[in-house]
Amino acid sequence: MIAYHEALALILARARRLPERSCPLEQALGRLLARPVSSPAELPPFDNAAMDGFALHAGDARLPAGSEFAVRGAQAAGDALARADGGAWEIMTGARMPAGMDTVVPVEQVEIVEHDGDGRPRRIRLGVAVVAGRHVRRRGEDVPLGAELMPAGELLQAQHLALLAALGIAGVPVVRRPRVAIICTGRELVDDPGQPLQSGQIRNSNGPFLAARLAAAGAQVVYRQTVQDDPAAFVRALGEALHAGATVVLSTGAVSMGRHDFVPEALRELGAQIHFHKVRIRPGKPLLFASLADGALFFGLPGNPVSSAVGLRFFVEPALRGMLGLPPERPLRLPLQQRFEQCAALRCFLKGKLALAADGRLQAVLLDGQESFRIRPLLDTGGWVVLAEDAQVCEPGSMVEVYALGHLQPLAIGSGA
Ligand SMILES: Nc1nc2c(c(=O)[nH]1)N[C@H]1C(S)=C(S)[C@@H](COP(=O)(O)OP(=O)(O)OC[C@H]3O[C@@H](n4cnc5c(N)ncnc54)[C@H](O)[C@@H]3O)O[C@H]1N2
Ligand code: MOO
Repeated sequence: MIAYHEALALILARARRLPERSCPLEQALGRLLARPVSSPAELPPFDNAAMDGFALHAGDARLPAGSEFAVRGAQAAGDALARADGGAWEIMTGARMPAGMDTVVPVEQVEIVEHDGDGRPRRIRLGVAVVAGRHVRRRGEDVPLGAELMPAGELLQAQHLALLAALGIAGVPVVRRPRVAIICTGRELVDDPGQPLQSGQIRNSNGPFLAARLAAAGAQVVYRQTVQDDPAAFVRALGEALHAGATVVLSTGAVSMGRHDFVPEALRELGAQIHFHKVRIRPGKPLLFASLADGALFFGLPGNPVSSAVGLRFFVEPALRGMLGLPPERPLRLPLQQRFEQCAALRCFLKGKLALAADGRLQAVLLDGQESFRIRPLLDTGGWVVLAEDAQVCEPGSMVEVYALGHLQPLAIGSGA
């Protein structure tokens, strides 16, 4: 049986970075930048008012309280550049500063001493001393021209879309998403929630889980199928998966020791190269990794729900990272809250969460219900706690690795221990 780090090396050696493509901004949420993006423009694009009030020219001077100015014009957001010739201009937030003006005094700090016939201010008096340059948002102050905005590998989120939109960038170079197929095996499985269960049947939970996690991991699910314990149906589904464009195929179930665990044999008959089958981990030990004849990567995930979740998180996701051009993840290292004893020298991937200890320090907490058939504790799981093969007994306070639920997700901190 192979160790986790050896298995990972075999996977990473085959996870080649995918080419880039240009992606319109509306479709860029959740995609990864293929190249750095630098700014083609300045933000703000012109000097503008930060407050509703009056634009003035102060130069190097400080304008004393009580100074009076005639109001010579008005400027609203959207108005083109105006030229001011002394006096004061009524100005609205976001309006372009008139040429010749350098300061804005908010309307609350001004007394309007005279109105015109339409009720507009004609003359103002400063209620406070005004410092030159106040309440003006300068051109390029937020983003200078040519500034590097986002590095390669950046995950595009709402805030990135805001900045790209502000700069008028219509499309960005993103890494193509890995195309993934999911084939669930097992004659006990029922996909249709409306179909009553016959004796011995269960509902397929791995399929929806893997599909959801893959989307959050930056992959595109191009094919999903559930097959019985029937090698011919499995081989057919595999063919359809490749035809649908999958370059990564995941199966769940049928990789262990049972009489119906046909996946390894079916792969061999197809001429696949099996790189490993069984890893020194828990859960998920029967995991299999192969290259199919056409070069697609195949992960045979064990059927137990948590075993397939661990297989996805710690074997498939590292491969996706490689394909997306991302470096290997670096886990958080934190003290463990409770004692944990391992019964075998296996690397353990445990349902856990982050919590604050009484002294305010962060710690890793193991949840109850670690068995690989238990789905319910996944609702409380904030991250995966990983214990090394050689950590037979972990005393409270021993340092452990903690990984987020998904490789593109931040680690969430729970409210209490
Ligand atoms: N004699 C041995 N038996 C088992 C061993 C072993 O080493 N020797 N390993 C155990 C381990 S560890 C695991 S994990 C499982 C993996 O078995 P398979 O990958 O062959 O999976 P199945 O037998 O098909 O299913 C296991 C379990 O999971 C349920 N399942 C399967 N698919 C789904 C799905 N899509 N949604 C929900 N649940 C699913 C299935 O009904 C079984 O209960 O083998 C152990 N046995
Ligand atoms: O992968 Mo198995 O879960 O160790 O039961």
